[in-house]
Amino acid sequence: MSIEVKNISKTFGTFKALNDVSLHVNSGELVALLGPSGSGKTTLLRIIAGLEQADPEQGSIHFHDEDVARRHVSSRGVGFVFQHYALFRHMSVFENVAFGLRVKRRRDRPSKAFIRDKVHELLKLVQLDGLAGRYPHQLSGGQRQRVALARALAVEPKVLLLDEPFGALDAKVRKELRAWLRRLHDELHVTSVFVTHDQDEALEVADRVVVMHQGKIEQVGTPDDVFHHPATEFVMHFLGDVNAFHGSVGGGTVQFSSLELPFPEDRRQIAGDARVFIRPYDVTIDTKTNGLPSLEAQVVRVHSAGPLARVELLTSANQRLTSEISQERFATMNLAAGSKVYVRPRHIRVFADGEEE
Ligand SMILES: Nc1ncnc2c1ncn2[C@@H]1O[C@H](COP(=O)(O)OP(=O)(O)OP(=O)(O)O)[C@@H](O)[C@H]1O
Repeated sequence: MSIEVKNISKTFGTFKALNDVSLHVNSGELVALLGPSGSGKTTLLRIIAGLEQADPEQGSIHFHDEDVARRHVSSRGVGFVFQHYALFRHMSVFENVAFGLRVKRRRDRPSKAFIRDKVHELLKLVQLDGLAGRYPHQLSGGQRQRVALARALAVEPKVLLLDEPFGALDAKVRKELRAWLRRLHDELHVTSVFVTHDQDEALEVADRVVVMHQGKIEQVGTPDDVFHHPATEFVMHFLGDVNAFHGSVGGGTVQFSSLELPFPEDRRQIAGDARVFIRPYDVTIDTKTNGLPSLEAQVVRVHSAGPLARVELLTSANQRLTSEISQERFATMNLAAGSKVYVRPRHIRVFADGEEE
């Protein structure tokens, strides 16, 4: 079931929470809505669900070919999982998962035997088959979210909507559950949209990522696209740490700090004032100058407890800069606070100053 959102806006009082948003989700796709707090992710999800109405007289929402804008939430065939999805406390895991099937109208309601088999099949899928008789308070947070997911899937939704489903869990459990959600999606292929403000979660789990900012979509693309080819400064900043410089472009070069690097004119035709961005892992460090254009800098601080060593630097022009280098390289360099080094960007990204592409 594909989802087509066209030109949707949503105003609360005078505040525009969504501003002319359009999005296509392919059938069977897992899409992440990613953005900072207040960017409109939840509002968009709730409008897709039918829990919230978009501003009238403009825009449309289609599931496959059907206009669902006026359809009630209960008949949109949507399953939900929320961050604090309250399971029914007085019901066992089995009863929670069976709930959606048991409350169907009599003529649609499956037989008891069917429900029993279905619930056990789902509990197996979410790896909780042994816990059918437990009550929510006897489960861990991660187990509860898996029950919530099994419960959402029980009624075979055409579309699954998840709002920060793992938001309340600790980092390690989140990581396990996101890998698990991806595997589950690969098995079921239910068209799914999930909201997160955690870029790692979006990049790891989703087929495509929708980056939102101030009620608008900044970029839609595969995790690779949005990470390696950010369309705007905002996306560049949001998807990881970045070193930012003011600079200028002209005559086939870009200048920033005391560096001048080749910058072939491209289709974006940036000229004049520019902003230059370098990811920390694209900043190389040498202890001697080797003839290549580089900036002189001093090490301010080193954090080496991680997969990469992180080196905080201050250039001779008093600019702060962060570099991330492999532990192997770090081990050969003997760096400490105060060391004098030469830094060189391996890859830069340039945006025209003040305007986003
Ligand atoms: N019912 C409402 N009444 C008034 N303002 C609202 C309402 N719901 C949301 N908003 C506002 O709309 C904006 C977008 O909210 P939304 O919940 O969609 O953001 P979000 O990206 O999901 O943020 P978060 O990650 O914090 O949940 C926010 O500024 C919020 O304050």
